[in-house]
Amino acid sequence: MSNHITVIGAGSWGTALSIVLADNGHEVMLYSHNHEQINEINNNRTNEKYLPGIEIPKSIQCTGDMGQALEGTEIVLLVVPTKAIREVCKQISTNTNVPLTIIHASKGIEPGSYKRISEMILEEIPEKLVKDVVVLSGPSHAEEVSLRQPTTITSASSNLQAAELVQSLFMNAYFRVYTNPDIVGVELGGAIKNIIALGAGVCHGLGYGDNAKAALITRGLTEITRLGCKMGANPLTFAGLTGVGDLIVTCTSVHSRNWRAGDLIGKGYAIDEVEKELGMVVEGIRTTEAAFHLAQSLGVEMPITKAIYEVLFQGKEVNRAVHELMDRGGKDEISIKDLGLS
Ligand SMILES: NC(=O)C1=CN([C@@H]2O[C@H](COP(=O)(O)OP(=O)(O)OC[C@H]3O[C@@H](n4cnc5c(N)ncnc54)[C@H](OP(=O)(O)O)[C@@H]3O)[C@@H](O)[C@H]2O)C=CC1
Ligand SMILES: O=C(CO)COP(=O)(O)O
Repeated sequence: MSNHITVIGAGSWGTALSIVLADNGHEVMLYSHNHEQINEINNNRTNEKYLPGIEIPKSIQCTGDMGQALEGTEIVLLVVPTKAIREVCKQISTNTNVPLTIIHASKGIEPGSYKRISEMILEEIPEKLVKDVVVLSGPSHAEEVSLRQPTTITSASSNLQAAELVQSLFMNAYFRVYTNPDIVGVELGGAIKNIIALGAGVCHGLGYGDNAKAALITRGLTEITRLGCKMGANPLTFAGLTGVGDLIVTCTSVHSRNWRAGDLIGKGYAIDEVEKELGMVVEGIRTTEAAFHLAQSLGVEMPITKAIYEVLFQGKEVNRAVHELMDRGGKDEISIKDLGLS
């Protein structure tokens, strides 16, 4: 069945997910706040800044008018950086009176409030306008999805029917979607792997090899699991696509903006130069700030996150941060307390 779906955010990921929906026969209305980009998508069928060389299918239309974007739609996909989520939710609230299935594909935690994205959505959009909230997350670089390369991802919602609806909207021969009821675990895994990817990039920038990368991925997974379990997530979620899967794809790929940002930091770039240099959102920076304080407030030990926080926000020299991480006292590798079991 063909649906009318509104996608908010015309960056790399919003455009790539629009292409998946268009390939599945849906009509996509893409919202962008950039007038040049709207013309480029509608007239040239390209989005050169965010997805160079990719042809945008004709069934994707782009608009800068939120009222027009939401006309006749009951399904909205949010794909803007975490810091823009509240603003676009406010715009949605004033431009529709129809209850919506709201899917989000963004990965972050808000500094200050420590809120996950689904929590921000529910705070900003009145209850009567929210039918369901579904998270779409997993190991999925926009660059590869837009080339129709095999990708697996998770659709998470507390309402299984809503997760299955989203699964059916996106599933096709190159895009395989699994459902998961654990919205907390899926959102945390997707957000915090960006911190670990920054660390993997830093190690590469410093000239370290695969041993350091493997250490970060596995010990990063341990601290994500520790935090997640404290927050009520299912530990098995972190062994899945949105845990270890997204860690692998982000910590080992030059497509990752977080990895590339870390690489530049390891090579000596100043933090504020890095996002400018990449020209796209590096979610891990703000999420490091949020996760560091969240972990402290919950009494959860997250040594890698702490080290990256000290480098990003307290000016600690990267070599010293690595030395301090390696020089901690010895401990057991596996602790059942990490899984919320005592
Ligand atoms: N890229 C990827 O492969 C993946 C990304 N994600 C996640 O998706 C989210 C978006 O990432 P991505 O698309 O890559 O980021 P990009 O930096 O590629 O693009 C972000 C887009 O959001 C737009 N935007 C920013 N603020 C607003 C606003 N207030 N209203 C409307 N549009 C806005 C930007 O517009 P402009 O630049 O014109 O201001 C830009 O088009 C992030 O949370 C990311 O972690 C998840 C999985 C894969
Ligand atoms: O989340 C991603 C892949 O799953 C993309 O990561 P980056 O934001 O680091 O590019």
